[in-house]
Amino acid sequence: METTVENQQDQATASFEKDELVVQIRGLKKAFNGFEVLKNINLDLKRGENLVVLGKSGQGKSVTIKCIVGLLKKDEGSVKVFNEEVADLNDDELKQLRTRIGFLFQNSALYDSMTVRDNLEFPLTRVLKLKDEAEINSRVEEVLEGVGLLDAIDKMPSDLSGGMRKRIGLARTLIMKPEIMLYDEPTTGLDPITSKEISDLILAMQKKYQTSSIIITHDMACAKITADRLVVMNDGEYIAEGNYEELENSDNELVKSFFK
Ligand SMILES: Nc1ncnc2c1ncn2[C@@H]1O[C@H](COP(=O)(O)OP(=O)(O)OP(=O)(O)O)[C@@H](O)[C@H]1O
Repeated sequence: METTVENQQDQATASFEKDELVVQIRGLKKAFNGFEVLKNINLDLKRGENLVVLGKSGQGKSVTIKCIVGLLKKDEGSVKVFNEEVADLNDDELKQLRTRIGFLFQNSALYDSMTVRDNLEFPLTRVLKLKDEAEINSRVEEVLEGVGLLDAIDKMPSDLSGGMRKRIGLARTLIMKPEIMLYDEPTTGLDPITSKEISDLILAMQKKYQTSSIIITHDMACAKITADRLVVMNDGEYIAEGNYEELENSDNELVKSFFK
């Protein structure tokens, strides 16, 4: 194929974006009541990648993602998101930043008294302040189609299974078209088949929206499906990094223990 100036530029942009860091954490420390939970966290999230964070309970995985969105303040170190130091942002800037980041927390609940459609419209009208009915409808339908639940549009959350509610929760986050997704144990409490459906969906959403994601999980099947790269957290630091096969073959006993 002939190489035009235009497609050379496209290629240059594509490779720049691929290596662009959307999150960069250096020397992050965080203590609670004198107990140091994060001792020295260094972490990069590249644009478009799925990064899985493994670690035993209570290691500070959730604390790390809360520092990324400014829900918790760091003690020391640097947490940059889209190249901006989160601690330096004022309230408005922080709000603006959070519209570019989606969270799927373990217990993200839907509003029980609202239909699926109303649950999905809520962030569009309340947060993005959209008014155009046609645009709102098309975004709701597009995202529901994406998670395979267009049929459930007029149902109440109580009429849905746990796995379906999780999908709707994911749809409600994705409808904001976040550039970064933070998944805190997305498959916890689900049976293996539903867990696999959610993991497949996380992967499909990465491809569809080119989202960059941090996925905290203990579920190795989820890690295997979703991860481009994994890091293992222990005692306030990351002790290993690699793709699934590399970590599966690690000599480190702790790293190996996740794969048993
Ligand atoms: N706001 C807070 N105030 C005091 N301590 C906290 C706070 N948030 C977290 N911690 C403590 O920090 C430690 C790490 O918590 P965190 O929730 O990040 O663990 P985790 O690695 O995500 O574990 P899990 O997999 O169990 O969710 C815990 O000991 C927790 O009690």
